[in-house]
Amino acid sequence: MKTAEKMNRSALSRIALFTSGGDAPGMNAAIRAVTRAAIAANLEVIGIRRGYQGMIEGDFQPLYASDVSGIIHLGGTMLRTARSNAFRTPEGRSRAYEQLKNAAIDAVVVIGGDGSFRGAQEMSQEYPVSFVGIPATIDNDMYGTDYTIGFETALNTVVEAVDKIRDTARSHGRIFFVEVMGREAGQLALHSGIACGAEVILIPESNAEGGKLHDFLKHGYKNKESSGIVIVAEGDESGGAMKIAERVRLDHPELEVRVSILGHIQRGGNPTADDRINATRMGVAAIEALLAGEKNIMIGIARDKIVQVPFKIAVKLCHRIDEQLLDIQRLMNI
Ligand SMILES: Nc1ncnc2c1ncn2[C@@H]1O[C@H](COP(=O)(O)OP(=O)(O)O)[C@@H](O)[C@H]1O
Ligand SMILES: O=P(O)(O)OC[C@H]1O[C@](O)(COP(=O)(O)O)[C@@H](O)[C@@H]1O
Ligand SMILES: [Mg+2]
Repeated sequence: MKTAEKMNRSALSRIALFTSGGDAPGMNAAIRAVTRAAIAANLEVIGIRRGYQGMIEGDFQPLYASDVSGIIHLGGTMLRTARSNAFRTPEGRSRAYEQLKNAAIDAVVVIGGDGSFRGAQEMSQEYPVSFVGIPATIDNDMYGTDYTIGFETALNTVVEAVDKIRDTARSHGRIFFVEVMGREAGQLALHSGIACGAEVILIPESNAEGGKLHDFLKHGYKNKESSGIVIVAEGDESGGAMKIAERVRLDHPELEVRVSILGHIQRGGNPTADDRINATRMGVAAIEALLAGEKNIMIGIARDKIVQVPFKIAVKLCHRIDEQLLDIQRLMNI
């Protein structure tokens, strides 16, 4: 059965959608896809502004097909986003449910990361609300999907920045500690490190790499005509690029060490083509899932196919680091 036919056979009449947690490039493409797929299925669409905080406060706006024109290429999120402490409390979730009920909302699409899905799962255990999630976070830390919206764009941003840092590092014969985002996840660090030919990559998922840094400083960095790039995930147990650099300066006063913390530039910018395409695929799949009566699942992409993963699995297990990539990284730095 074609998507449009499937879409006309549902009991749903009004859905809501919102973005939550850290913004990620491609969230707008997902908003557009969810809105238009829902309207194609004769559903009314309500946009909730500022994530769970807006749900609690009833900050709702109707969305029509024209409202999502001209946004597919924009970073950030037109619905804005938030981290809401109030939603973590039973009182907050109770107020949020009252708002959904008063607005006659049958089902909700949540576009966000692991925390956002934990919140949805929590609420769906307390109240009769059907949630379907679309994974959007530059951290790429969700289990069950190879891919989260925003990761690829952020990766390219990091690669572009580190390539520039390499130019100056090589010119001066310096070692740079470059900190990339990822509170608990080293995906961005690992992938960008490989793409930039980093000498060492420090990530929270593997503490074996600390020894590699030691070896590199002792033996690998031979003379001032070479340079060194050490990518540090902000969540690495060694305490971030600044702290590591301080220790290295004490142990190796002969080396010229600099630090660069890339920060929030990693979250902005126009989404790449793949981020836009995957956001669109997942947005349509989210509406199809709701129309089919699914709830409390995340839409994902695994081996380039759309998959559905129960929230409880997606948030409980983390996206494991590909050990082969770590091996490849070590091999490239013999
Ligand atoms: N265990 C939880 N219970 C209820 N709400 C939660 C829970 N975890 C996260 N949330 C809600 O989801 C929001 C987004 O989560 P956060 O971890 O900040 O971002 P992300 O979804 O990108 O991982 C939080 O600000 C909070 O409102
Ligand atoms: O912008 P904030 O609130 O300081 O958060 C920074 C964090 O958000 C992220 O960019 C994205 O994380 P989430 O997707 O879980 O929100 C992390 O990499 C980073 O640690
Ligand atoms: Mg998260």
